[in-house]
Amino acid sequence: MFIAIDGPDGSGKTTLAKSLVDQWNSEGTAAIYTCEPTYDSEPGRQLRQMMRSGEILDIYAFADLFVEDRKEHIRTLIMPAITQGEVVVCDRYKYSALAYQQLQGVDADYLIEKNRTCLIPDFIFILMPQDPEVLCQRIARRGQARDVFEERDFLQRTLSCYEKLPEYFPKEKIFFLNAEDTTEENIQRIKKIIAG
Ligand SMILES: Nc1ncnc2c1ncn2[C@@H]1O[C@H](COP(=O)(O)OP(=O)(O)O)[C@@H](O)[C@H]1O
Ligand SMILES: Cc1cn([C@H]2C[C@H](O)[C@@H](COP(=O)(O)OP(=O)(O)O)O2)c(=O)[nH]c1=O
Repeated sequence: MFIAIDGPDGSGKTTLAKSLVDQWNSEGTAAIYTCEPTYDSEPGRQLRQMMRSGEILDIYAFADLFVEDRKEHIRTLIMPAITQGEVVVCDRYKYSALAYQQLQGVDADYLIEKNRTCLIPDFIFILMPQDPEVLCQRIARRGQARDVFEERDFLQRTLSCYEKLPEYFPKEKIFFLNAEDTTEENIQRIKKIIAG
């Protein structure tokens, strides 16, 4: 099974994805945590360097590099793990592209088409806050260096892109979770949805 967890910065994706994986493993369900952009592929390394420095000259080439990273991720890690019967929980996936690259000026149809051949997750969970200010406070508390996508008004605009995901991907199983609920509440919600 392949699960994607996405949402704006500070919404709790990493916390939720890692807790979910830990809980499944402790219950005897083999699960692995992974994230995008990846850390160990050449496109992933290039992307992280570009985001740190803010040197993004061609937004379409930048968008393509995320797709390249994603395809390598699917080929080298996601598919092999699924084939072995593991649950793969991916922290950010193509849904981030529809928020961040679209806000950089890339056409939504271009992003959808470029990502068309990427494996579709069985379930997609999007963490959304009721009050965007909560995310700003969480990011500030985290205290790490911010990348180009972590400015306050940018955060607000990403929310409206995430809200439109069911229109961009009408056939996919996209569920919205409340980022202000506890991690445990969201884990229980995810398990319930998966159980049908
Ligand atoms: N459900 C939650 N309620 C309150 N705080 C949370 C919750 N989930 C995560 N946090 C805190 O919010 C901050 C951002 O969480 P993180 O998982 O890194 O978010 P993301 O991966 O979406 O950027 C961290 O300090 C984390 O401890
Ligand atoms: C997967 C993906 C990520 N991103 C961006 C969003 C984030 O700013 C950045 C990942 O940053 P990172 O610090 O790894 O994660 P997070 O902010 O979730 O804690 O990559 C895109 O712009 N497009 C994409 O397709």
